Amino acid sequence: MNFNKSKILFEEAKKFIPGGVNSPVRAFRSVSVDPPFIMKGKGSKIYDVDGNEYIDYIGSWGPLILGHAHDKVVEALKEVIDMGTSYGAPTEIETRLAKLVCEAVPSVEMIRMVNSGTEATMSALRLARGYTGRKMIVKFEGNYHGHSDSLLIKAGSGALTHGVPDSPGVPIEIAKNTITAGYNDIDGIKKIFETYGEEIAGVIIEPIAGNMGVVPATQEFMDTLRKITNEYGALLIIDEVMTGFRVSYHCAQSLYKIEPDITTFGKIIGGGLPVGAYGGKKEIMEKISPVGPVYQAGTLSGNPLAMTAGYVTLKILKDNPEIYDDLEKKSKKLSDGFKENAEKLGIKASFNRVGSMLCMFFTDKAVVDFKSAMTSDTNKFSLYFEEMLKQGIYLAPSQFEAAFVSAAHSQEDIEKTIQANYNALKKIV
Ligand SMILES: NCC(=O)CCC(=O)O
Repeated sequence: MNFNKSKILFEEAKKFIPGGVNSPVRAFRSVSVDPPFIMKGKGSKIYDVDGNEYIDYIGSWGPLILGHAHDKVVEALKEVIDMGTSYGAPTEIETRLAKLVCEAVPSVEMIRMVNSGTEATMSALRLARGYTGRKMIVKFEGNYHGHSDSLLIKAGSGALTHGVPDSPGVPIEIAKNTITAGYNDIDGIKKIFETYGEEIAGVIIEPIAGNMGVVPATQEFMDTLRKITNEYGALLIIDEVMTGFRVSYHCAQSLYKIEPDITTFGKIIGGGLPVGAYGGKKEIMEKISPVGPVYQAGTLSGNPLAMTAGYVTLKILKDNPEIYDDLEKKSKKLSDGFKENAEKLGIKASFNRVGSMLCMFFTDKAVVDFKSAMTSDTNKFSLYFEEMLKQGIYLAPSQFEAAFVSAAHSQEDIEKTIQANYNALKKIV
């Protein structure tokens, strides 16, 4: 496998773009190879400029549940693009997508479209603060909700991989309004509410954390959050940017049978185009401008391209519920295959998976929170990642991310990946 053309493009990119990438998670900083430059994707595969083919488990960091360049999504986009890309005025497709999301997720009666997950969570916090008239926000250690000031505190994903979970540039005056609690720590959250309960506007959580590897919240923890926020008049914000329409058509909240006050979305609801959204009960959502006083706006919000890609994607998922059964089967086979390989080779490893989100940690501890996620041997992960890449398996270059299986992955892809995993693990024992 050679990366000659990618290398030239990367050197050129670094002259004009910090680190040569437009998001830090794309830099292969914790590993010794440089990132391949991608030219195209189709189905489960992506192809780089040197002609290398990869079975892709990043899926653009989650949106591509149907795989790359799905025929129906591409066809619909071609149709709308001829009519213009954005008008900054209402269109019918915005309502059609909004209605589809509201019908799938009962806690969401109204929804506002924005352009990214970061924008969705940032706006959800403003709404929670505007609605309650309070300042404090609670987030959980190792959870990542995008890069707005209030949420870039003890954050996961690239912030963790690159060693800046508390980024310089976030003013202390803002950071002090964010309380960080332990994920799955019931006593911890109770103590926080005992001390600050009357000042807390909202609690935001990734119900199945996907930014410290994959770590699901326990049912008891989610039940506690719902109960305690109700008790103190704080809002519960479930961040489904990653889990929304990924772990179920009715999102992670349906698995926990919990109705949050606000839900944030992104990724899948944009079908591979830039999107975010936040929604909830009508009474709360009508606090947003122009109905209410909480301001939030956006030049390209609800643009016809993103709305169309999102609508077609959700409609396919809705009309073909067997997709989720198939994702479950393929993902289980993959995770079980990895587990079997590790056992055969005597590698200490721990596995977490919810539906088509999965993660292998290089530790023998059960990973249930940030602290246990940190016991994973990241040097081992880096070696593993490189060995997988060399065999044409494209994973996130960090231990603290999820792998995503898509509807486009074939049985053959899964089998090849299990074999590649065996070869890679064998090299690093
Ligand atoms: N876990 C990382 C993401 O979901 C976002 C990707 C990015 O930051 O570019």
